[in-house]
Amino acid sequence: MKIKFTKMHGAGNDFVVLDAINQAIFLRPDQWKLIADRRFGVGADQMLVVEKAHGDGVDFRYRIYNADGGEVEQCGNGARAFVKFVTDKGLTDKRAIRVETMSGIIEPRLEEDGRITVDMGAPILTPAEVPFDSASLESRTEGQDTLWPLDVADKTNWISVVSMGNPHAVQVVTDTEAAPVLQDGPLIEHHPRFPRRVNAGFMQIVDRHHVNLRVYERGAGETLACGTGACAAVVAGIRRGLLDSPVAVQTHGGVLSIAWQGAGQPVMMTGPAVSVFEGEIDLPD
Ligand SMILES: N[C@H](CCC[C@H](N)C(=O)O)C(=O)O
Repeated sequence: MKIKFTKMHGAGNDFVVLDAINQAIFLRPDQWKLIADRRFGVGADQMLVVEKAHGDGVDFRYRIYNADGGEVEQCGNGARAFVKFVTDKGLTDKRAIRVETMSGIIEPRLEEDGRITVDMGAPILTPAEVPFDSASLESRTEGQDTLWPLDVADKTNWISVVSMGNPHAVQVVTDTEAAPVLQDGPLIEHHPRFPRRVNAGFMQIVDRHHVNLRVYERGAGETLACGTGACAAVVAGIRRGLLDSPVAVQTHGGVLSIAWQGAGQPVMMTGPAVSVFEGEIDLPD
């Protein structure tokens, strides 16, 4: 079957975006995985699907599939690409839209300077809701944050657990470039204490308004940027008393600006979204 797509990225986190309003999109996990394959397919960290909204007061529905073919709850960089896509395609004339996702409603807004700001909703901080199995672990408190000891290979990593609709394990490291992201990332992603796996964030504190961040993403491996990962990292850093809002998050793919006013408040993420090319893939049935 032939499927039209737009290749996009948000700070180097790259996407294949599909319009499921004007074409029928019902694919199996193996087909999603093939689209994401960087040699046998188009290549992407995630696939984003634009659908008609189901609920009232919502403009669109947004579904997200990781490169491993699994559907997931949220994608921050993807939300920025989403609003650029529906605007460029004339699917809306609004600059601020309400988008229904598997984990709730987010509100991306196209700014005058072309960047996009997204209300990502409030973080979820209860371990069981991340979900994270903290049974029999001795946590420690830092500021308002709870840190958990996670055995990874031959060491213990002290992590914050935060959900932005999708699960994140955030640790502070002294130097992101020296951090064992590719070695520890998959071990954290598949750690048995994360029943739905997890995105593993490695954050270096530069100063109270600047961090470096690398994320080994669930279902995609290390990406050049992770929007929800940047949100989760800043929430953890503010709760630990290490950061003050807003925070510039330097990733390998670019800078994301994250603002958060504290528990129960939404995390606001601002960053770029770029359309790279249009294409059509001939997908085997
Ligand atoms: N790998 C993530 C989904 C994509 C998130 C990321 N690309 C972002 O920008 O938030 C997960 O499995 O939860």
